[in-house]
Parts: sequence; C-alpha cells; structure tokens
Amino acid sequence: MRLSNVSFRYRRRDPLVIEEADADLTSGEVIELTGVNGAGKSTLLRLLSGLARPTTGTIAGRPPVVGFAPDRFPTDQPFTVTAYLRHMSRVRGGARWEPWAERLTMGHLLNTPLSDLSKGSAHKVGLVQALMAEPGLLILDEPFAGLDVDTRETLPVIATEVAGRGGIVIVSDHQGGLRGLPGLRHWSMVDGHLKEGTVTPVERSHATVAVTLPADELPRFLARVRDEGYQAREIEESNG
Ligand SMILES: Nc1ncnc2c1ncn2[C@@H]1O[C@H](COP(=O)(O)OP(=O)(O)OP(=O)(O)O)[C@@H](O)[C@H]1O
Repeated sequence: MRLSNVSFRYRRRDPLVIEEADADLTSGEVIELTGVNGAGKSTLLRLLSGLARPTTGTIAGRPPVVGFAPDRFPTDQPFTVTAYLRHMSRVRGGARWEPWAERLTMGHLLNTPLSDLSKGSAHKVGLVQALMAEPGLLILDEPFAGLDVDTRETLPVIATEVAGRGGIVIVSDHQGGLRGLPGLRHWSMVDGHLKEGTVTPVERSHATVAVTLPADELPRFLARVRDEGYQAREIEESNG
C-alpha cells in the first residue's frame, strides 16, 4: 500500500491538516503512530482506512478488507452489544465475532445497551467489530485509552497475529502500549507532516486521588474505574 504526496483539508480554504505525506506500507508490519493532540493522527488514519479521501495525492494498494476501530466508538445507537455485533457480522458476510468477544473478556457485557458502556468497554466493541472480518489492514485509533489491564496485554498479541497472517496494522497510541514488539515501525505526525522512524517518548506523571462514596456503591465504583484502565483499591474500611 502506498501514500503518494497525500494532502488533506477538511473544507475549502481551511489550512491543510495533512501535508504531502509519502509512505509505503508492507504486508506483515505493525506501525505505531504518535504525535501531540491535534497533529493530524486521526485524520491520517481515516485517510488510510478510506473513510476520507485525500484532497490531493493518492493512496494505492489498500487491502480489500479494512478493520477500523475509531478513538471514540459511537455508543448512541439503540442496540445491545450482541445485537450490534450480530448486525456487523451480517454486514461482514457472516464473520465470527464470538471468539473475539470472548478473547476481549466481554461475556458480561453482551446484553448491555451500547449507551450504558464505559469508554473502555465501548472501545472493546469497536475492536471486535474491526477484527471480526480478518482485515488485511487493521487501523486502531488510541486503542489503549481506557482499556483494562488484561486487554492491554492482549492487544499487542492480536496485532502480532494479524501482521503474522500478512495484514498491515497501524495503531495511534500515546501510551506506548506496543513498545517492545519486535520490528515495530514508528511514525509520528508533527504539524501535519508524517515523519518516519521518530519515537515520541512516553512520559506520564501519575496522580493519586481520594474519593469518598457510600460503601454499598464501592464494588461497582471500583469495577468501573478498573474497567477504564486505572488502578484502584480501597484504602480505608467503611465505618458505617
Ligand atoms: N471534522 C473536522 N472538521 C474540521 N477540522 C477537523 C475535523 N476533525 C479534525 N479537525 C482538525 O484537524 C486537525 C487534526 O485533528 P486530528 O483529530 O486528526 O488530530 P489528532 O492528532 O488525532 O489529535 P488527538 O490526539 O487530539 O485526537 C485539528 O486541528 C482538528 O481541529
């Protein structure tokens, strides 16, 4: 797959968001895309996926099956998780979604309305939808944001498997979730310019907060916070 001189603006007279991007993507590789907020990562991923078309320049050789998990899965749809995934399976010609749902530990979520999902759980639905059709091009936009620890560890394994059967995997990520994958290729977006081989260091400070809440709400609260990918534990016994 090749990007040749790709530029993009959202509207006429708007400034270019992507400027003259050139790149070759090869079957079997995993690419990490980094860059500060607003640098153009999501826009580049939408262009790669085919959801948006370049204003100028060309993208050639896109694999026929594309899986795309957006950074915000749209939960304002009147379906349960199962109803949505069944529908997507039909759209994808009967693709099997159940093994992916099991692998991403979604069993307890299947009857939940999409609108009740936490960010991390909603993202899992987006991942299953992207993975089920065995894409030749798998695009994940900030997949690690809000994910629970188990799924964070599963995702690099899945990326390696998709690449291992010849797919191209590209993941925007500012958390370094794929660092350590052998052969990982790095791209970064800097003010709309695509740079090859540049690694943005992952430097995150942490904060600890205290939250007081009714004791009977604690299990649900902890589960929800952990589901979002944060560490949480009880530090003080409830005193009634
Ligand atoms: N639908 C849109 N219409 C107009 N401008 C947009 C639209 N979506 C994004 N932009 C603008 O394009 C630029 C790049 O946005 P983009 O979302 O691609 O960046 P990003 O690197 O993914 O940022 P973030 O990490 O915050 O998601 C920003 O200036 C943004 O305001």
